[in-house]
Amino acid sequence: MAAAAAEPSSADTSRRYVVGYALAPKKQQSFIQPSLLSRASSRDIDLVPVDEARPLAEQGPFDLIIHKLYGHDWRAQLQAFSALHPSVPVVDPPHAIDRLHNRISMLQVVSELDVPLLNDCSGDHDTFGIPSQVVVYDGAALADSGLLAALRFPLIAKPLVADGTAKSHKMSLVYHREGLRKLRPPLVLQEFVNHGGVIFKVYVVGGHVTCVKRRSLPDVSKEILEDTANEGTVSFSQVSNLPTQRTAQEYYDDVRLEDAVMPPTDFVNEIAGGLRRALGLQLFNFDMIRDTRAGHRYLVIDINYFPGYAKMPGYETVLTDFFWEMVHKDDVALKEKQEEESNHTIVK
Ligand SMILES: Nc1ncnc2c1ncn2[C@@H]1O[C@H](COP(=O)(O)OP(=O)(O)OP(=O)(O)O)[C@@H](O)[C@H]1O
Ligand SMILES: O=P(O)(O)O[C@H]1[C@H](OP(=O)(O)O)[C@@H](OP(=O)(O)O)[C@@H](O)[C@@H](O)[C@@H]1OP(=O)(O)O
Ligand SMILES: [Mg+2]
Ligand SMILES: [Mg+2]
Repeated sequence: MAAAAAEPSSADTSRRYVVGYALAPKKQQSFIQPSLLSRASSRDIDLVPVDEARPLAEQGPFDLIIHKLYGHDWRAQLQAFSALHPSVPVVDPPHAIDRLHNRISMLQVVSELDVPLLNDCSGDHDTFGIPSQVVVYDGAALADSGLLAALRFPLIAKPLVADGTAKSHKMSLVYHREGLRKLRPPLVLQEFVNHGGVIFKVYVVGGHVTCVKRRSLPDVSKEILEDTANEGTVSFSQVSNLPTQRTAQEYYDDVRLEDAVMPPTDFVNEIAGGLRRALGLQLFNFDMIRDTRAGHRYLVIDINYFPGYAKMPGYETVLTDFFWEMVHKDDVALKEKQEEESNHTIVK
């Protein structure tokens, strides 16, 4: 966890800083809580909404822009703003966010990560990767047995595009080949991996990393898979946003979220740091499952830009620390330079 940076002596303590936020109404409602506003305010930071109806470059002054809006117009607004105010950070750059809008490019980065192997307390290596998957662009490809030869049922079918629309969250579990017929490409067919019904969500905010557990899809048993009477597919949407409290049925199904063992912290931090560097993003989360067939094998299955941070414990402090560091970047750099210079003087 990154500690709050010490306030440099060169900072102007009477100055207030402005963070402009450009978020869809639903995101504003969940993220901009009074508790966040007051925490930020206590550190001289004001969070101010961007007026989408007016040119961004005419608004402000801002010390930092955070955003989760898409489209050509918004991109042009950001470009015009950065041309006018090159020293104001825009978190995050649209071209870096783009990579998360396609479920293939999103996970490609995981396969390319170079993270050192870490032993856990029992001396075993924890490893990570992504499930086997193929991209399907049209109906003809769904009938191509060669394309699917590399995959084992059950599969999970996900829309190729992950652009935040309700449609992009609609998924299907596919038990056998017949079930493929109902699917609508373009999509990604990914092997469904049994993981004990628990998913780990890792929230990244700059250098800060928090891992929480959430309810996930239950394991698929051999019996379900071999039951020829089943329809072949089951559709669902946004399971990981289910409440952490168990319903009566889940009690019955014996999914014990509270008993699930968390992945080792160092291991999670290594992956999070590697992804942050490789993606060039500061605000994202990723979903990770533990393969029940191989206890030390973790699979990253999803990466989301600017996720539901309000669900992260202590989000107000974490986000405020991040804003503080971003708006004081120049002060911190100046202080480090001054310290370095004075150290040189002493040595001389
Ligand atoms: N390969 C897989 N094996 C097992 N379960 C999976 C797999 N992929 C996804 N799931 C389950 O399906 C859920 C939805 O998948 P995914 O996270 O890719 O969708 P999403 O709509 O992008 O989710 P989010 O709301 O986090 O953005 C996961 O939270 C997990 O419970
Ligand atoms: O609010 P938004 O529309 O951004 O919804 C995001 C949602 O956060 P919320 O809880 O604030 O709804 C996230 O939840 P957690 O991963 O944190 O559980 C995750 O589901 C994202 O995929 C969603 O972003 P989208 O993919 O739809 O853009
Ligand atoms: Mg997910
Ligand atoms: Mg997602």
